[in-house]
Amino acid sequence: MAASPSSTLVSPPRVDLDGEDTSTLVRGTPEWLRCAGLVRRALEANGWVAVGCRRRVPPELRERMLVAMAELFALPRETKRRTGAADGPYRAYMEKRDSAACHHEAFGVLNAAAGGGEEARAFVARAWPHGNDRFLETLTSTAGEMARLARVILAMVVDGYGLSHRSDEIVAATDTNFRMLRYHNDNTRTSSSDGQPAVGLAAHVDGSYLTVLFQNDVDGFEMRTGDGGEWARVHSPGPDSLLVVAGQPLVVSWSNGRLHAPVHRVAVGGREDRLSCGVFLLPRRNLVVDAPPELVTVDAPRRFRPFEYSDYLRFKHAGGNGEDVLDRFAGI
Ligand SMILES: O=C(O)CCC(=O)C(=O)O
Ligand SMILES: [Fe+2]
Repeated sequence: MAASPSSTLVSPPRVDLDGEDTSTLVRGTPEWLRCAGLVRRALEANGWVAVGCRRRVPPELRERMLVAMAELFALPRETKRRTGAADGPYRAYMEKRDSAACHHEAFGVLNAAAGGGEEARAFVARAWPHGNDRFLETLTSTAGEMARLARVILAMVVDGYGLSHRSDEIVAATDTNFRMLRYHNDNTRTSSSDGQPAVGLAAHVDGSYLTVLFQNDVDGFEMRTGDGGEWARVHSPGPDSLLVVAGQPLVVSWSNGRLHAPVHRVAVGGREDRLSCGVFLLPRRNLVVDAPPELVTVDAPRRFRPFEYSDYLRFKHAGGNGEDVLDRFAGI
C-alpha cells in the first residue's frame, strides 16, 4: 500500500513560561524549578514540548518576522545565493528537494543578535546592498528573543537534573543559528502522484542542543511515533507558544541518554507556502560534548564516548541524519 500523509494528530505537552507568576523566569525560584521539572520530563518522554512565551516573543513580533521572511524569499535567486557566507553550513543559503512534490529553501544566520547584531547586519547587507532597516530590526529582535528563550530552556534542563552549579558555564558555551525556512509544494497536493507524502524536509534528528521553532499557519511538522515508525502530524502550538525539540548533543551531555531526540520531518500539502523559523542552540564548535560525572552512575553507566562537537557535525553531515547517527558515532 502506498504511504499516505499522516492523519494522526498529536499535540505537544505545554509548559507556560509566562504565566501569572513573574518569577517563572527567575533562576532558582520555586516557579523556575517547577517549570524546569516539567520541561525535563517532557523532553525525557517525547523529546519535545511547547512553551508559552507570549511576553518574550509576542504574536505581533512573530507576524512581523513572517512578513519579513516573505520579503526575503521573494528576492531573486542570485541575490539569495549571495546571502550565504562561505564558512560552513550554518551561514549558507540552500535549496533542497527531499521528495518529488516539495522543495525547501533555508537561510542561516549564526549568532544573529549577538554583539550588537553584527552578523545580522552583514547578512542584511548581502541581501539588500542599499540596506533594509526594517528587516534588520525584525531579524535581530526575533532572533535575539528566541536565542534568550532557548538558553533559558537549556538552563532549565540542566537545573532539572540538579546541576544548577554548572548551568551558567554550559549556557555560555553555546552559539545560535537562526534559520528561516520556506517549503513550497510543487504539486499543491498533500501527496505526490505516486501516493508518497509531499515531504519538504526529510526525516532527521537535530544536531543542536535544542531547537525552538514557530511557523505560519501552514502545518506540516511531523513526528515519528511508536516503534513501527508511524508519522503523526503535529498540531501547531498556536500564536502564544513555541515548539521546542531536543537534539542529540543534549541527549549525550546533559542527560547521559535520559532525554530523547525525536525523529521529525516536514510534509506540506496545498497551495500556500509553509514558512517557519527557529533558533538552533549549538554547543560551541570546539566544545567537548560529554556526560558530567553527576549523571553517570552504576544504574546509569556512560552511554556515549566524549567527542568534539565539530567532529560530530562532520560525521552527521556526511550522511547520518537518522536516529542511529549518535550510536554509530559515539555509542559505547
Ligand atoms: O520547518 C520546521 O518547522 C522544522 C524545521 C526543522 O526540523 C529543521 O530545520 O531541523
Ligand atoms: Fe529539525
